[in-house]
Amino acid sequence: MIAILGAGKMGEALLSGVLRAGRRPAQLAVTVRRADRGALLRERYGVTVLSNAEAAKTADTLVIAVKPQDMASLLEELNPHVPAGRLVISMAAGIPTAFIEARLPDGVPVVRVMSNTPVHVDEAMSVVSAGSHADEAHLALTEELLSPVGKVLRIPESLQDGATALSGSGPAYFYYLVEAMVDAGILLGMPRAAALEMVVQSAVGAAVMLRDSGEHPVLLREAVTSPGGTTIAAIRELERHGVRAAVLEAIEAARNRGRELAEG
Ligand SMILES: NC(=O)C1=CN([C@@H]2O[C@H](COP(=O)(O)OP(=O)(O)OC[C@H]3O[C@@H](n4cnc5c(N)ncnc54)[C@H](OP(=O)(O)O)[C@@H]3O)[C@@H](O)[C@H]2O)C=CC1
Ligand SMILES: O=C(O)[C@@H]1CCC=N1
Repeated sequence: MIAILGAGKMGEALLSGVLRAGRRPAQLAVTVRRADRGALLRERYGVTVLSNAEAAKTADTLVIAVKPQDMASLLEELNPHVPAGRLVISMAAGIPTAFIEARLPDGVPVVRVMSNTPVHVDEAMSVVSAGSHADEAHLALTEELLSPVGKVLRIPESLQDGATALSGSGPAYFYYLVEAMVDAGILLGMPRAAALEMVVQSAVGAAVMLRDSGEHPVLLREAVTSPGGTTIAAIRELERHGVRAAVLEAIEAARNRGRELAEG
């Protein structure tokens, strides 16, 4: 049995994804902090709602999906109940595997994961790293769990905070750009709904080309950018306003914030 501890936004998204992938509700359990949340998940998915202690005792795999700030108290609650042989998978930003290992019984294998919200549509980017007691089999089990909801990549744990900044938070940056482009449409006098449709379809088309054409993004952009044309006029403004430098600094700031999260 797989238990998702702290089934909030990411936990529920993963739960629904693994059910879509064919696991039966009887193979899954969740833990929650509020009874009404548990009732909703039981009704929506037919899964069992357990206490954290019950989940630690009975599930083979514990997927921890609480906020980083709630990690220490959850691990303290779990510690007396985690028998040898349990696999612990953490989805929390910024929490090193060593932080978890230090708070659980000796030798418990821990795999750290950073996924993102496109789990909802089976298009997640998940990156995984083994802690000091996790081996190939534990990584393979984690990949088996995550691959139905998107791509999975193994990375060294030293790159996890960077991956959190890049792909964990990544969808937010694209949504932000979409918002800004829709505002531009409003500025140009478009109805909001029409502007949104134009921008979203452009984003979807660009994303599919990025994924499926095999072309580098620079070549794809150059193909849109006609000599003396409209696109280069926009690109000049983006460069003048330092958008590329802002992106570099923004993602570095997200990486740095990730490094602070284990401090509470
Ligand atoms: N949102 C995102 O895009 C991404 C988030 N993450 C990571 O995923 C994790 C979860 O984030 P997200 O889903 O957004 O957060 P949510 O707040 O939506 O989910 C966390 C859930 O855990 C519950 N919870 C907290 N403590 C306990 C406990 N002791 N026992 C049982 N349940 C508990 C919370 O209950 P309550 O509702 O009462 O607060 C909440 O429902 C975070 O660590 C985050 O860093 C990773 C990648 C992307
Ligand atoms: O903002 C956050 O902290 C989380 C981690 C990655 C995406 N959302």
